Amino acid sequence: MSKVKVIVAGPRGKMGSEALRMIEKQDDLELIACLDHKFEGKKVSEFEELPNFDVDIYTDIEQCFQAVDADVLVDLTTPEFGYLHTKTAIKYGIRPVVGTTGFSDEQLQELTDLAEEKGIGVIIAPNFALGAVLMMQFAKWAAKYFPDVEIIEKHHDRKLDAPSGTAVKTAQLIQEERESKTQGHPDEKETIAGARGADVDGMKIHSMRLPGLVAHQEVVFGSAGENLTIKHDSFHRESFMTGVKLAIDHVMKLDLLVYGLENILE
Ligand SMILES: NC(=O)C1=CN([C@@H]2O[C@H](COP(=O)(O)OP(=O)(O)OC[C@H]3O[C@@H](n4cnc5c(N)ncnc54)[C@H](O)[C@@H]3O)[C@@H](O)[C@H]2O)C=CC1
Ligand SMILES: O=C(O)C1=N[C@H](C(=O)O)C[C@H](O)C1
Repeated sequence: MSKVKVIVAGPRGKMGSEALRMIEKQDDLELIACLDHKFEGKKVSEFEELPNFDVDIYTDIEQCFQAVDADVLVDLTTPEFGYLHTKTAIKYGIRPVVGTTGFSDEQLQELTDLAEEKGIGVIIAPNFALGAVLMMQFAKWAAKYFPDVEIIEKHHDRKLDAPSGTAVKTAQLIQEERESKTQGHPDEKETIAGARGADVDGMKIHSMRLPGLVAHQEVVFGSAGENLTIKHDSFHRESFMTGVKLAIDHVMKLDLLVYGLENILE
């Protein structure tokens, strides 16, 4: 059985290091290089906190792609570099599996078009935790009966993007199910800017950032005399790894871009 050859971008990060630990446990995956913004020429094994992989760290993506023969790029970096890495990987015919969040709609469209033009598989998943994917699907279903909804997402205070990719994706899924709707009192006024949260088509998204949190979301639906709350918690980043592995396996069979893990779950 030939192994899927993987590059991980962001190996020293919270998610990237967890992805290395996941890859170490798989018989059918091989880590062949890492991409970082520093430590050019060092080996992953030189970092005590990382698994003992004898593979090189590159800081130049083109140099990396030319030096090694990769099947998949797993990107867990920042919105700016995640987008650049994904675009470059598609051009090189390397299949991106992207967990990085914070891409704009325009960037997602551009990557979708590029993948189609190249006929190459890409998976961009705002959340790899299977429980979170189900939470989003349940929320979409509930929106059919409860059009009034607010999303509360809570994350660690090192997170760069707000709202979270998961909250944005949840709002998009709900939008597919409900008619556009303004919520709250028609004359409501914020006496402190931002009090009512971000607005997506009348839906409010509230973002909390605190030390101690990992990744949590509540989708709260309201109707006459009742509330329904759909809630998911990731307490550890291991929660995302089943989805990362699933996406690596699946991306090898795709020839277009898929946005959201729900589209590859059977
Ligand atoms: N889809 C999902 O299930 C999940 C997605 N995320 C997303 O993944 C991304 C990473 O999250 P964390 O690991 O928590 O962040 P982190 O800050 O711990 O790690 C990011 C890593 O990227 C590296 N980096 C920065 N610029 C780079 C570049 N030019 N080339 C290569 N590496 C570079 C940094 O050195 C850092 O080690 C974020 O966008 C976050 O929202 C996080 C958790 C789950
Ligand atoms: O930055 C994080 O931590 C997470 N980011 C993703 C998001 O923006 O939704 C997924 C998960 O919530 C953790």
